[in-house]
Amino acid sequence: MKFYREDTRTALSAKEEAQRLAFAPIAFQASKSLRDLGILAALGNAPDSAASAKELAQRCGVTEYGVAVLLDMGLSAGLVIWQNDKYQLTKLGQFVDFDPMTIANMDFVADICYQGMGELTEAIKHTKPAGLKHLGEWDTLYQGLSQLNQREKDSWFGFDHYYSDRSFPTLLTEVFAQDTATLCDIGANTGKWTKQCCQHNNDVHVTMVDLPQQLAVANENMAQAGFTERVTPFTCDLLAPKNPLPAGQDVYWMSQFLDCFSKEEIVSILVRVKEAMKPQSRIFILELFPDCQDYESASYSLNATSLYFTAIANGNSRFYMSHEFLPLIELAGLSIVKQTHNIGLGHSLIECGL
Ligand SMILES: C[S@@+](CC[C@H](N)C(=O)[O-])C[C@H]1O[C@@H](n2cnc3c(N)ncnc32)[C@H](O)[C@@H]1O
Repeated sequence: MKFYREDTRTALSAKEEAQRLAFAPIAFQASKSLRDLGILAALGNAPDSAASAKELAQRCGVTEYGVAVLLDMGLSAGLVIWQNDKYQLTKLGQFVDFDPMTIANMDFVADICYQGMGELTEAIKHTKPAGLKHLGEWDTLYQGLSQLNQREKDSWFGFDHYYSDRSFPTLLTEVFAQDTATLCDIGANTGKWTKQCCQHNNDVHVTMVDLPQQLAVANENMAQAGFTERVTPFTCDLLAPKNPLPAGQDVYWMSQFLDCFSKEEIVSILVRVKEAMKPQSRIFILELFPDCQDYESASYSLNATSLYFTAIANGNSRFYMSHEFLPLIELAGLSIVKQTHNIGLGHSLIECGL
């Protein structure tokens, strides 16, 4: 891992940073309010990106008190600076306002994680997603995904798809470089990858594996795309160790899927892939490893998202470090054929075989 190897702070900067951590949830909410109330946008549209609280209050329909108290926190968070008695938008403020990655991350944290993270300690103590109750009464989030309210759904899918979508073009080329008549999309979710495969290759037949709630949505999406004839749904709860996978597929595909499981569960799933495959089947695992990132902020985001799995999704999974994850493949009796890192926004593609 190229980050997090040295303690470079002075005592003063460490103490300052500790205060930022102590107030981080407030800085987060202030930033989001400034974005949602249109105050950052109004500031960006003002001449020289500068305006007073009074001017912004008029433009945004918010009280002058509201604008000023939020923007003063914005000064401390670095979203704005204070120049000639006016607030002025910074680059950081611009990214918070309209950078798609920041919006996807912020909405996911606000709508899916924020309340539940208060139960993190409880979740760690009991290896249970103790914060999930704020979204609904399910054992894991995956059982309730299709029942989230619209805003929660938009934020969850917006976050999930933001990262996987950007890797699709490279991945399609890689997978279909060899003849692929049948592909098993394990953890197919809404069927986004399945649809891309059918669009990319006119002959491939895809079997989508997921929980029944997700497959109902995926089936509808396939019908709308006109791919019903070429796609077979295969309902399967892979947490039950006896549930087998469809046999004899050319490709077994698992994208952002194995991070939904504990190490023991991952080995059990991979053993079942091994049992289902034919000797020449290829297995592709698309994952995000915090230790394989080019940018420290990517590792930061992944380590934070791991704790969403802990407190909200299922209580026992995470984005694994590659040195924790890769040995699980060999433990399941499979071999790693090829590793490609830094695809799209930090994905790693692991091709495996017998
Ligand atoms: C993070 S999503 C990944 C979706 C998609 N493959 C992608 O790359 O965007 C994980 C998927 O795994 C499915 N899943 C989670 N637990 C499962 C289980 N026990 N059995 C089958 N599928 C499961 C979820 O329903 C969800 O669709």
